[in-house]
Amino acid sequence: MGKSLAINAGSSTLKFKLFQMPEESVIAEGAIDRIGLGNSLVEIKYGDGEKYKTTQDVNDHKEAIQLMLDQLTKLEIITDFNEITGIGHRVVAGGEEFKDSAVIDDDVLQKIKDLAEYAPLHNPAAAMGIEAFKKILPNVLSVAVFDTSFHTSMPEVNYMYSIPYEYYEKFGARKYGAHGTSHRYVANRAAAMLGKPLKDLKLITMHIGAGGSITAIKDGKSYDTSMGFTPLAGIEMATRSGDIDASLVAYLMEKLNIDKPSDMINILNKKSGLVGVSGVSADMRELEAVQDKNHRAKLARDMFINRIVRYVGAYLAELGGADAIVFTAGVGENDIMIRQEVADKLTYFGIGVDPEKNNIRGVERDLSVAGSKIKTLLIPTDEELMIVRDIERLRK
Ligand SMILES: Nc1ncnc2c1ncn2[C@@H]1O[C@H](COP(=O)(O)OP(=O)(O)O)[C@@H](O)[C@H]1O
Ligand SMILES: CC(=O)OP(=O)(O)O
Ligand SMILES: [Mg+2]
Repeated sequence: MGKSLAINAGSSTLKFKLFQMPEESVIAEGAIDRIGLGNSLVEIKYGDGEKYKTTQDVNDHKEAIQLMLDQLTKLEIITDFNEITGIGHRVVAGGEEFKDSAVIDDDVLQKIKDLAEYAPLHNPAAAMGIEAFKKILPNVLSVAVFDTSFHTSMPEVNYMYSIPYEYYEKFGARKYGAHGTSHRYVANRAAAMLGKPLKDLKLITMHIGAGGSITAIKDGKSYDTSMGFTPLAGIEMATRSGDIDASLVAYLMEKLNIDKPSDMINILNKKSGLVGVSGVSADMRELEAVQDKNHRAKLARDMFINRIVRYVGAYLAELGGADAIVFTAGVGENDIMIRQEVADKLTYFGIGVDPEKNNIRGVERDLSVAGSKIKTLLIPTDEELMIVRDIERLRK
């Protein structure tokens, strides 16, 4: 059936995976990390365990896309772009309209651009990727897979903000959530690991990477989630503030003489979170390396853990218990200590992580201590696999 390419434009990353279909085997995968942050890391794995790795400045997603296209041909991963028979793009914001993935035509592309304010760090980058591939492969099936689709099942009691109702009707002011493709993937894997149908399960999935969100899943569907109108809300993130009092935004704009709301939002999106509190780094690994001698690094990390615990506690109350909690994404898959510390703070609920089982990175595993009332699962996410599956589903 040919090769399918999944493109995942994160806030500061561009990831891709090239699959041989229908086998779903990975031919090559790569990531450009730290886009716009200086010293960007470019890493591509291909062939028989071969690896291309370099550090260079990549200033924006446009440069990242060009670099990726150049390397795909230079490394002879792709000799002719016509080998590709499907392209899937991760798009964060799909608003209320995109309840499912969609084949991209001019109208869909325009809507993705129009939703830029719903995901300012993400949708413009996704639109760039879509346009770049449209130029190279105008006739190949191209599909958008929206982070928000999985969350369109949320009941209004959870997605409404308590502001004048007409702002929802006029401007779409409501919670949309994000990372839905990841929450959907790990929820399905959790059901397989627990040996039960997903529709019978209550889960709390913790996607904690550079961006992070926690989702409450009821009857197998998204019931509530920590991100909001945009991916700025919820837990503390690498560079994003997460939840804060809206009055503080207006107060700080006055104190800092900021006139443009978008400049203030930029501070909350890019200069806050782990990097803002610590003054050291947005990367959890770098905070952990210095936390013993740097109070603010430790504080940033402690706040990160605290916000996660708070959301899990809230969602356990909303759901009336859960079958399992799930760790995924960069921090969730790799940070052994954070998993342990989060679980240790949740023992009241019958959650417990076995330190020996937990001493692992990036594999599917039940981490629970024997007899835990609520299981704790480690499940590496695979948004790209979901994307190429959706290409095939929509081809029919
Ligand atoms: N070994 C590790 N220990 C702790 N944190 C890690 C480790 N590896 C990666 N991370 C964290 O994961 C983050 C990236 O997560 P990821 O989910 O890949 O990002 P994105 O949100 O851009 O998709 C990094 O910023 C870093 O903080
Ligand atoms: C929505 C979001 O925050 O995505 P990412 O974590 O990839 O930046
Ligand atoms: Mg991500």
